[in-house]
Amino acid sequence: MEKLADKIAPDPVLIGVEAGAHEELPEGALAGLRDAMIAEVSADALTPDAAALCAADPAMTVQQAKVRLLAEALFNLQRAEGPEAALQAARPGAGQPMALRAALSARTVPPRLKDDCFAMPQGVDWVPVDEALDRLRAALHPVKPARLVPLDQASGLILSSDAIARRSNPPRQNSAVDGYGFAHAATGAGPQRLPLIEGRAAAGQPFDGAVPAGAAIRILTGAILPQGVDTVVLEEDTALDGAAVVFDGPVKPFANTRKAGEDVAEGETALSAGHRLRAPDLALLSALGVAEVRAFDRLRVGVLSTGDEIVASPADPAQLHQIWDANRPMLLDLARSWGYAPVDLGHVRDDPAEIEARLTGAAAKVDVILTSGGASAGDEDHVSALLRRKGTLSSWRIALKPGRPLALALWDGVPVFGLPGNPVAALVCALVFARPAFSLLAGGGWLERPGFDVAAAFSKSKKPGRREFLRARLTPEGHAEVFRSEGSGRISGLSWAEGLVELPDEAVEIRPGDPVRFLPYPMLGLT
Ligand SMILES: Nc1nc2c(c(=O)[nH]1)N[C@H]1C(S)=C(S)[C@@H](COP(=O)(O)OP(=O)(O)OC[C@H]3O[C@@H](n4cnc5c(N)ncnc54)[C@H](O)[C@@H]3O)O[C@H]1N2
Ligand code: MOO
Repeated sequence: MEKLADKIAPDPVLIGVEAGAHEELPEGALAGLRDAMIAEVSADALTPDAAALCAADPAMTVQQAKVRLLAEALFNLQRAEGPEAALQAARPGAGQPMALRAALSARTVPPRLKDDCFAMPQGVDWVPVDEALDRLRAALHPVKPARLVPLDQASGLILSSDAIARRSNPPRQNSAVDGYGFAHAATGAGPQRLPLIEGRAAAGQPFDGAVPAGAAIRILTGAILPQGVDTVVLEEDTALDGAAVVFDGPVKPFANTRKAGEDVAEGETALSAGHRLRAPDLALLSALGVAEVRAFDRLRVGVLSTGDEIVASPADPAQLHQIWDANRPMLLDLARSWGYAPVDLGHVRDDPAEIEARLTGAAAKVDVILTSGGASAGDEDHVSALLRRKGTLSSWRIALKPGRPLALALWDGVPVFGLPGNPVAALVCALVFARPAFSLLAGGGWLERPGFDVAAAFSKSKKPGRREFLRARLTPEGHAEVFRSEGSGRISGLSWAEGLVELPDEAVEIRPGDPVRFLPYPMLGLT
């Protein structure tokens, strides 16, 4: 095996950067790369990423950046599909452009999570919420491969590289209004009378000629300013007098015009890696000529309910000792509203063999598993027992109400979040722990818990030693009222609420009017 650095040398940028990761590329895989790059193979597809690399390292040329990106793509292809695929992609010949393109869109395979990533040090009993979150954050990293995605398929995906403007917006100085354009220098204070020249400038129909100083031209919104025009007067502020336009001066220089690149300049980072694409982002990237983005594949979230008492669907009959599954539809919808792909893993009875088989099947098709029920240590708490036997479980006893037990484990390398069975506890744990953790796994980075202070519309004496979340909503005055019961099986309160009130770990005495932290559901991604 030859080193990539030698193959593409003399290219100092590559030495060291790729030395570690790319040494294992098969002999010959990189042979035609440099020529291919000189022929600008895949040049367009690479431009945004290459520009991002160059922005981060001013010493790097665009060409070097493109070579480096292709080398990475080949390496990823090799990891995903083997050395022959990498060799094939790099082999000079008629098929090379397509093959290199395929290599670029091939999966970049992230490293696996460590088996002991959720381990809690010996002797730790109650873990404060903030510490539990710090531990989760340290244990996890993005698990999804990234690839090039056409913009029209990218809604909701998370960028894995910065999206760079291919062109400025607006590309040229243009008019912000319908009116008349002229050179500012030829105008002054008081009544102005400028002869109109033949023709007009419209968006999509630029005026090719020049406008002489002291003359004006009809111009429409979005039209590029013709040569000789730097200022536009609004149509409503003018009158026509035969073949001249009349208005009151002075008009400010550059009035009613938009500077080239005043919105975004070519080469600027329009959106940073880690950003999740929403409707306005699609508008922005389209406006900047970005037809493809590099984005992580969507995180697949499996949701499994456990318990002998659970009946999977409310359409099925349930006896009095049975309950309909409330957590699974809630958690599946939560995964969807967070922008992930929900995968319904159904319901499984309290039978270790069945749970084991279901988890094993699930681990092959999802990136993370949410279970509910059986998370504590009772006789029938099979999820914890099973995960413990597999050797990768950490039962975290969190100083939190509701939601004390949280079981974290890896099953065949896939993280399992074992939520408590009580629906209120399941939702609170999902919002507090799964939301930031999933975002990290998906490539969106860790998410802080957003919220703001409002006046309390309730009284409460809170004990020390644990964080508490209350189901809450705002009164018409904007004060936080809380649900009448704190019982963690009272599902109606979740539905009544429009968010949560978060109370600190310490003891607090709350009186009406005191500030409390309110976390609206939509800010937690629950829509
Ligand atoms: N001796 C102790 N008992 C309990 C403790 C404890 O620390 N010591 N903790 C309590 C708390 S707090 C919670 S929360 C629950 C958590 O228990 P599990 O996660 O083991 O959950 P289960 O016992 O299976 O279920 C609890 C409760 O939730 C209902 N449930 C379960 N799944 C669903 C579902 N999919 N939809 C609707 N409801 C569901 C289940 O029927 C139970 O009523 O443990 C306490 N006990
Ligand atoms: O997690 Mo339990 O439901 O705290 O009450």
